[in-house]
Amino acid sequence: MAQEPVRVLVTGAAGQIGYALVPMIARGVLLGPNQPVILHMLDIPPAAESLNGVKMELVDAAFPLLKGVVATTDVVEACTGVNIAIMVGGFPRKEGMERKDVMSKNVSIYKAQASALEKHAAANCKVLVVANPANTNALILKEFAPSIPEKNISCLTRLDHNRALGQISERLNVQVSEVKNVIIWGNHSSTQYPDVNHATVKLPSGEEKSVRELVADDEWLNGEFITTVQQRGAAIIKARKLSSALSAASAACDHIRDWVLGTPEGTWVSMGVYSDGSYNVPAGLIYSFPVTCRNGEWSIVQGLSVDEFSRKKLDLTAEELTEEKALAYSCLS
Ligand SMILES: NC(=O)c1ccc[n+]([C@@H]2O[C@H](COP(=O)([O-])OP(=O)(O)OC[C@H]3O[C@@H](n4cnc5c(N)ncnc54)[C@H](O)[C@@H]3O)[C@@H](O)[C@H]2O)c1
Ligand SMILES: O=C(O)C[C@H](O)C(=O)O
Repeated sequence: MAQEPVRVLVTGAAGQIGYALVPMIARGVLLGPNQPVILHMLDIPPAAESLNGVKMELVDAAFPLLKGVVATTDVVEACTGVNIAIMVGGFPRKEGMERKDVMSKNVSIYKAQASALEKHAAANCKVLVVANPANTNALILKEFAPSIPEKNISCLTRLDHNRALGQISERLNVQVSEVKNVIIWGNHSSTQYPDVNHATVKLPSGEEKSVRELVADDEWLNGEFITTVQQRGAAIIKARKLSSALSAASAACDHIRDWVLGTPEGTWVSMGVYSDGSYNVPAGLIYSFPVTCRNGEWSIVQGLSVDEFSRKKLDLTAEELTEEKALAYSCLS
């Protein structure tokens, strides 16, 4: 029997991530090659003409899985009946800015869109916030949409996770698909902690070896590797004069696909999710943890060892998120 289409909202769909993301969704990268989709695309009135252009291109691309397109500047129409909401709409930072510099503009958008989602999305809608400051926007969305279960609200740190995999793969000259179980802890910002202490590489013999053992250079792993991943967003902005788009869109698809369809056996991924106090991270922050997903639900991987070096880094990024939360509320008052 033909599957019912899933309605997927992309906000900020006329922007550069949106332009990379909507064809991926329509091609089945998000939910698999057999799942039809209906795209809901939202942007603001000044971008209406450009949004309509994206809709025209989607029609012209004749994607077999795409069963309909709603392109609108009306937030209620955009949110109505959606099963998945990918929140990209907002203002990106420019060269020289920290992500929290875009705080005041973006958190007010997330407060307003929280109520539209709460009232009009399908029951059990899964929400992924991409727009920066991603963790804090997701927290504001959660707090102003109290009837959406907290387990349904997440933010994107999969891009950082993929960046960490990419750096290890380049350093060891191995396929990126053979590297797994890095962790991004904390904020999608320059305080995030990319942790390789539990990461492994599958060798051609089939044996799995630890990344630390294979790299055999703790100075690099505890120094340049971490700062390269932390600063990768800024490096892309410097090179492109625009923030990352194709890698962000691809990571958003990875995040939702694994959440809905499940993570492979023995593999975890990083997701920004509501902290329950695991690993002594303050409860009530949206914090990036290692998670596995099964039956459409994520759970935090428990029991991993955290050494003293890592502990300090987990705490530092939690402190920044606590400050961001206070700043966000001051912007909204
Ligand atoms: N979490 C991550 O890993 C990650 C990675 C890359 C970019 N980002 C963030 O994603 C966001 C989008 O980046 P981009 O490069 O696509 O930016 P962009 O400026 O190209 O596009 C943003 C779009 O959002 C629209 N918009 C603004 N206010 C809106 C509102 N209230 N409702 C709906 N749409 C609205 C704009 O008109 C624009 O079309 C930025 O905040 C950026 O910093 C996050
Ligand atoms: O760094 C940015 O501002 C954009 C994005 O968050 C990224 O990590 O590429």
